[in-house]
Amino acid sequence: MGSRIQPGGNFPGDLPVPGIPAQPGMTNIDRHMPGMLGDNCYHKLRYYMASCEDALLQRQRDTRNARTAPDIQRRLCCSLYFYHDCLSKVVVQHCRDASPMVVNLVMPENRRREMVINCRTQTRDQCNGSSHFKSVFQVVLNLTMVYEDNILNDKFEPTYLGFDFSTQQLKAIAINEKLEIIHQAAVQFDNDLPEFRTQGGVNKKEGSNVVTAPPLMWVKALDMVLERLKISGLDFGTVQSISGTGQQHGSVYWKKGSREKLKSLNSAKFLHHELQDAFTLRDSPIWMDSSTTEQCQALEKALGGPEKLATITGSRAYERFTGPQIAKIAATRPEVYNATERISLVSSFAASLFLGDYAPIDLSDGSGMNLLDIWSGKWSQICLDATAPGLKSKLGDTVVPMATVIGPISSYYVDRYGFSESTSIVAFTGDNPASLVGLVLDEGDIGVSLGTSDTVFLSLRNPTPSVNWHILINPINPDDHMALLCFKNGSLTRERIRNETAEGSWDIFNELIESTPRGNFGNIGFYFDSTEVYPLVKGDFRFNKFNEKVARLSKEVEARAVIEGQFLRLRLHASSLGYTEISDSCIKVTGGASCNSTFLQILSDVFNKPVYRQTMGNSASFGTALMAKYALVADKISFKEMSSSLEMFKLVCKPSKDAHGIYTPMVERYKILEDKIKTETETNN
Ligand SMILES: Nc1ncnc2c1ncn2[C@@H]1O[C@H](COP(=O)(O)OP(=O)(O)O)[C@@H](O)[C@H]1O
Ligand SMILES: O=C(CO)[C@@H](O)[C@H](O)COP(=O)(O)O
Repeated sequence: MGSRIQPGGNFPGDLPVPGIPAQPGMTNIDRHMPGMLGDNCYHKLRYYMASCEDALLQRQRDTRNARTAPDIQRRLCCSLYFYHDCLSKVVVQHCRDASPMVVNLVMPENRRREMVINCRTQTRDQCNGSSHFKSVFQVVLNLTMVYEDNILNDKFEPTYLGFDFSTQQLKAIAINEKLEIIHQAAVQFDNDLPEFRTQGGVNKKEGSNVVTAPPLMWVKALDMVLERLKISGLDFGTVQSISGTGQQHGSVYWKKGSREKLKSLNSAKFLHHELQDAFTLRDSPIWMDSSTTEQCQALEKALGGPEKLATITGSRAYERFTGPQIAKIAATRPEVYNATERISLVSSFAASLFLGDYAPIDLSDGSGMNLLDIWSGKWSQICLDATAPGLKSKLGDTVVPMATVIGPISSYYVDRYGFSESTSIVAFTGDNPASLVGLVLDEGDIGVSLGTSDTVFLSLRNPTPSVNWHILINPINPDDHMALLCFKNGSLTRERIRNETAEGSWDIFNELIESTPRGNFGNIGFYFDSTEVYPLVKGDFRFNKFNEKVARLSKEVEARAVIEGQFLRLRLHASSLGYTEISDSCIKVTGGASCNSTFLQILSDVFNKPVYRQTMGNSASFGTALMAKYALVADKISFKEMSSSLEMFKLVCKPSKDAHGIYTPMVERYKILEDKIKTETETNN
């Protein structure tokens, strides 16, 4: 078989197609991606592809037996689909790094054209009823059309990419010059990467407060999301800059030697193959972890108390903050700490993957570590010393503002995906600062994110540090600040109560809620699946209108109680940030649960404010796509000027007339009950 293909000779697949001149031996790999697969793989491919061609020819000959023109058409298309199927197998077998994109590039150009022109209406399913392959073949058509549109016709539209490495998924958004979203893709960790056995994107250690996620899962998700973006039609060659965000506080531990590895990534291999040995900790501690109470107490003591620590770093010590997490590893696993060359936040870890080098931590995400002086924008030596030995060199000396170009993209992405060498990487930040950017918050507006966590945030000019909330450096203007409140038990708790009361359906859950009145007959519920950030309590607590504990509530009342309880908590604690009912500000809402209008009506009623929803999808990834663009023009225009053309909010709810009368007294009751639960828990411990 091998003798049939001579080096430089004709490729047997290049049969004449009516109306299209044959281009012997010419695949897109030859033309556009020389060396993409590596020489060995490429030569083996050309050798074995001959048998696919044989099968195709045989199938094409068999079409003679067809009786009608549509049947001939169907068979011809099916033969091409099977040909593609065969190529996929060869690529998988001989190249290891197989993907629909590679297969499509391997396919001779005349065959691809044949498929595009003749098989637009003929799906793979019509060949053998298998839906498994449908997406693959749609992909081929998609890619080919993109190729036809963008490469052959030479259209060029600059794009900017934003990635959100959040708790449950990796999301990506591409915007154009007009800041319109033109492509989106996502990888859900539980469903798309089941081999990591996460639930809600995390692993919880039974019987403890330890919560982790494997960094290799995030790396593999990046491999996948890039493929999905490609499939969605994004031409990576148009990307001018990339930024991104990560769930806050989580930390990644790079093994000694990983910097060299990052600098010399082999573009013929998947990133997750390349980085499988790059980490000293296989499981990274993340923001849901609350196993570091001891380290928090030690840090506050070393600094002279929680207020003193909050005055320097913007927050008292919190279990999920990176400083206490590092302190725990240094104390309990010194061998891991000593073998670690660099500690990244999830955000700077993700930026490092694109940069091909260790990326600096940015000022806003760095403010969530209990290690950064939020006034000078530099590491606080006293905090570093109280945390772990030699920490500064492991974190990297410099901390940068978000709108900073930190370098060009690694050649890995140029060679593997066709990014331009001049694509800039812009510092990545935390998901909440990025949401502040993506929501383009006006002075006084309140941002609410209903994601895995529930958070409230706002921009602040002259903040006063407090032990009750977090102050972070503002991602848009590093001279300003932002305030943040975070509650751990958000969407996953809502999902649990939905599953218990409404057969796992949001529609039924909403119907249950709507069958009960505002104020829920005076019942109030607290639902803490994991130990909450404040109060440090776990468990369910239900109270009737007399503030008496009750064991259970009816399904309808329970459904409303979880949502009202969560939003009362947000309002109570937001009032310490300066929220008042009187101002004419509004709430801008984002996060996965913000699509639920029943929830948003309750949010609007509890806060007695109009609620606007972001229409640009996920605000964190959108915010970083904006930052990716802004970093390239920041010396010419302000962020406000750049984003002034955006019309991205829709008024979804106005407060009901009776909302103030119902919820203002209820917030007061919520506070009394929260204090009661807190005191009881402390007494019992
Ligand atoms: N229709 C809906 N109603 C309420 N919640 C929803 C709905 N659709 C999705 N969600 C919630 O959105 C959550 C994911 O939110 P998201 O902001 O994407 O999470 P993260 O960014 O933390 O990974 C899911 O856990 C789910 O409970
Ligand atoms: O810990 C915090 C903020 O302090 C969380 O808000 C994390 O940043 C995770 O965010 P989501 O995945 O819920 O968006």
